[in-house]
Amino acid sequence: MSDKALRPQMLSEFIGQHEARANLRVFIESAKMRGEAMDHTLFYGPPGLGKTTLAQIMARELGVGFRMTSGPVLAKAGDLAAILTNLEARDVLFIDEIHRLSPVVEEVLYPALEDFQLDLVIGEGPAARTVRIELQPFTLVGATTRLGLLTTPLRDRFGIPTRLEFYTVDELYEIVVRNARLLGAPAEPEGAREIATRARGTPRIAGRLLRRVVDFAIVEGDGRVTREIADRALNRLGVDKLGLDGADRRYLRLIAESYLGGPVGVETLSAALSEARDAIEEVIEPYLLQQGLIQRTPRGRMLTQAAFRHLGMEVPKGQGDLFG
Ligand SMILES: Nc1ncnc2c1ncn2[C@@H]1O[C@H](COP(=O)(O)OP(=O)(O)OP(=O)(O)O)[C@@H](O)[C@H]1O
Repeated sequence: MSDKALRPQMLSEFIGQHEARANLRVFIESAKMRGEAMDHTLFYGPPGLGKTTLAQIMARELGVGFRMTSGPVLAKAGDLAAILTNLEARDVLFIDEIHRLSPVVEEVLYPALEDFQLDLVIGEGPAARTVRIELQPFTLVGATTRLGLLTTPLRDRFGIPTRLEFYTVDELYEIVVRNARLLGAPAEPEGAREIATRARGTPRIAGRLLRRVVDFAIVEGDGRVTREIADRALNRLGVDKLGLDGADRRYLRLIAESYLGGPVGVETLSAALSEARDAIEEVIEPYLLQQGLIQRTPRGRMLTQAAFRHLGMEVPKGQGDLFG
């Protein structure tokens, strides 16, 4: 069964993100009662928290069409114009990685968002002229892992900016139980809880870990997802008790061993780990920050005492004073 089949279809099936969900419910209802396109909405937060899923749910709840594209795919103004002119009234257009839109495409987007108009330049040189095309009113749903990389004018055009948070273990537990049921995999509560605890606060990771644990349960157990099978499978996959994987631990160990706990700049870490800076900032660091394992300071990243303890290392002398 694909991930698509596991996606919740309606707001009521979506687990967690209570605040975002409660607000969206109001804005969706209001748009429906007014018979207008819902205001443009921006979802931001780490990958795998359900931005795409929520955008699809919005379209379904509004009873309108859903079109999906992404910032890097829209290379030319014409690419965006082709999509916008094909939208029907009140449709949802989802643009993933919206921080990666090119400046020319962004320019075309502004009047489309504000007045549902397109100003296109046709031809070149002295013969060039601008034509104005009226669009159907639509809802743009943007998604980004990097709010800070959005230009201010673009950011300001979203009436509903919504931050998605990491999920609690209880919420992830519910998601694992739901997915196990949909996959037809018998999961014991203790087995599901083990996966939820080690899913890095992220439903997408919970889903992936569940599938791998089911593989182990089938081949090495009696098919049931028990706590023992889950623990053994997750250890074999290199996922530790906090849910950190190999890349997370390499990051922490580098700061601990080579920089005595920091501070160290992200560029230095990127070079030493051979990881793109974006991947470090978007994927690795948010969860470590949320877990209180690192701190971001003006001089760079620093490990906390909890991180040293988690690595089973002594806190270097002097560090204790810093962290209290
Ligand atoms: N809040 C949720 N409640 C129930 N199931 C969820 C929830 N979020 C995600 N899922 C499940 O997790 C799977 C993976 O989610 P997925 O990674 O596709 O989210 P996403 O919307 O693509 O994330 P993003 O766009 O933020 O990167 C979904 O197919 C679904 O099974």
